[in-house]
Amino acid sequence: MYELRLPKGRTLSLDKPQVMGILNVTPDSFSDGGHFTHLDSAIEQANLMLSQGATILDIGGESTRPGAPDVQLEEELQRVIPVIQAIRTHSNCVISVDTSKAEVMKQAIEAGADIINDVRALQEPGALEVAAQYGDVPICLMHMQGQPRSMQNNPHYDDLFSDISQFFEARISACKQAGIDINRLILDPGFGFGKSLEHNFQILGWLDKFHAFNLPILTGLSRKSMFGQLLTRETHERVAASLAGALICVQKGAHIIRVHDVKETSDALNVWLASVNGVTQ
Ligand SMILES: Nc1nc2[nH]c(SCCc3ccc(S(N)(=O)=O)cc3)nc2c(=O)[nH]1
Repeated sequence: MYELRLPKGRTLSLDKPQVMGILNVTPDSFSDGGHFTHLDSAIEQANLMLSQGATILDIGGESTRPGAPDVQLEEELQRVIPVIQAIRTHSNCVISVDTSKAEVMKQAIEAGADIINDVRALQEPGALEVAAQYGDVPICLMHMQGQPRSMQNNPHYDDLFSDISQFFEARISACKQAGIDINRLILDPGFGFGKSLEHNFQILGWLDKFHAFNLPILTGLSRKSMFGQLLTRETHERVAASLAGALICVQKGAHIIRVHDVKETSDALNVWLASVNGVTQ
């Protein structure tokens, strides 16, 4: 039902759920222990995820996990731009840049990134203006309450679903005013970004309600604390829970699933697809 228009005349159909592989190039990547800080291991990981079924690679240079400090512009650029350039020389795959900084967005797109994935939903200075300059770059607007440093200190909502919906309305309207075509937008409720355990599971249960916006939905719950708290599991022990979460998301109509465990998630989604579309011989 949705097809994302991308730079260089490419498109990405969202008729079936797409797996977005996480390529963290932050030293303390919350879940892969920062193994991919140097270039060739990042490229190796990228190629592995593509071979395992990822159709989008999400590259982020700022750790936005709870308590994470701000990253300086130069540092973020040095982490992200070389990786995008290197991957782009090897592959025509879809690359999203996970950043909130306008200058990183600009240089990432110039280096070959296709999608802006902004956990701050274009609220940082200059972000709307930069995004408006690249009409064929989709934009993921994610909901976050507060900032990573303090967002998990007792998150509270008067009405969770309406608070998130109102946030989406406001950001969509800001994008329209900046001259950004609404058809470029993707919405993401932001699991773990200013949400308690209860909030996260309420959002998961209500995920299909976000279809009211008639925009693609992206979710990123892979290995997050909602599973650790529910099941008392360390980060690397949360794969089964993450697969369950991914399946619930696609059952509820999510279009893009942002994950660490690409192979396992691709297999799980293919099982789901077979149950919906039958087994194509
Ligand atoms: N669109 C989109 N982009 C994302 N980028 C990230 S980085 C993960 C940061 C983090 C790690 C761990 C926890 S926790 N305390 O819940 O385990 C929260 C946030 N995530 C997302 C997401 O979801 N969507």
